[in-house]
Amino acid sequence: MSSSTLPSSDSPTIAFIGGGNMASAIAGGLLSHGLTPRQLLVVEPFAATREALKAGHGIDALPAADERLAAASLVIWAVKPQVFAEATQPVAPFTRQALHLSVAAGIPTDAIARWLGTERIVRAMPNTPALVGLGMTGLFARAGAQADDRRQVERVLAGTGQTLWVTEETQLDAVTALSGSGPAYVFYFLEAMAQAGQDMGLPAEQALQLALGTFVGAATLAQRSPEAPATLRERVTSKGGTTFAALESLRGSQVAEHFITAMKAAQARSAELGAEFGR
Ligand SMILES: NC(=O)C1=CN([C@@H]2O[C@H](COP(=O)(O)OP(=O)(O)OC[C@H]3O[C@@H](n4cnc5c(N)ncnc54)[C@H](OP(=O)(O)O)[C@@H]3O)[C@@H](O)[C@H]2O)C=CC1
Ligand SMILES: O=C(O)[C@@H]1CCC=N1
Repeated sequence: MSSSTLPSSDSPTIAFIGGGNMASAIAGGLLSHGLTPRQLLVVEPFAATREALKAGHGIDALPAADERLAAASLVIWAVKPQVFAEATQPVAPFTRQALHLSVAAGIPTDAIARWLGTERIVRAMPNTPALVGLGMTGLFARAGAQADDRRQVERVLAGTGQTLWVTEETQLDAVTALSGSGPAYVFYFLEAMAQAGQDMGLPAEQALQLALGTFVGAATLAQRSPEAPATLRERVTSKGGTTFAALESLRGSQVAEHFITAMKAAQARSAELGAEFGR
């Protein structure tokens, strides 16, 4: 593949190892940005997932690695951290010339370099809004990945949303806890708001619509406003009013402190996954 453009030939140039949620989200972004299904190849042992990739994206998936992988100039690792090491064995012989991009939580590039016998490695921590082109991906490049490699990763991920480079690999544990797992916290909060709406007498559908509209509106306001979230929050909070009552209750329950503790648990788990499965 040329280093300045996305692949234009019709042969597979990007291979995914693991064809689940994250591979599907990234592949969806690539296809909506001009790649054809024939330019993508997926290795995926689970037949139902292969069929879903064919039905959803028109992508052919292989049940196991074979020589067709040698046509890939970029290999995207989208397997669970627990199976990463064993998944590298059949793939490595075909992909030594490729750039490797791992989205696996925790697994350090030292381990990936050892397993694959290459230094051209970039680690990414994407999130599922990549499915709708609104993902947030943290990136870290190993020293063996050149400027061209970094640009190639940026171009490939452009269809999935925003990217951001970190300078220390350990910072990816924080990125994982914040934006990688982050959509789950948002959905959790959304569920709680919709449930409260129902408890207070609204129909389920209306409660969800109100909660969802509020999330999208508040996030868009925070993104477009030059003011900090704390200032925007104060604007909603009339003295002695309803928001004040709710925020006092949240403070009394130390919700912010509990939330920060929860995110640090995610960060610790990311580091732990690296230590456990990156040996
Ligand atoms: N989901 C998310 O929000 C995010 C996930 N990630 C990371 O992405 C990675 C994938 O997560 P996700 O997509 O959610 O997981 P999924 O379980 O949806 O996808 C992983 C896929 O890999 C397949 N697989 C298992 N073993 C192999 C193998 N040896 N070779 C090829 N494929 C194999 C699995 O098949 P089978 O089901 O049969 O085991 C499964 O279909 C993880 O490392 C995770 O940390 C990163 C950011 C966000
Ligand atoms: O839960 C996980 O381990 C993965 C990593 C970030 C989001 N999902």
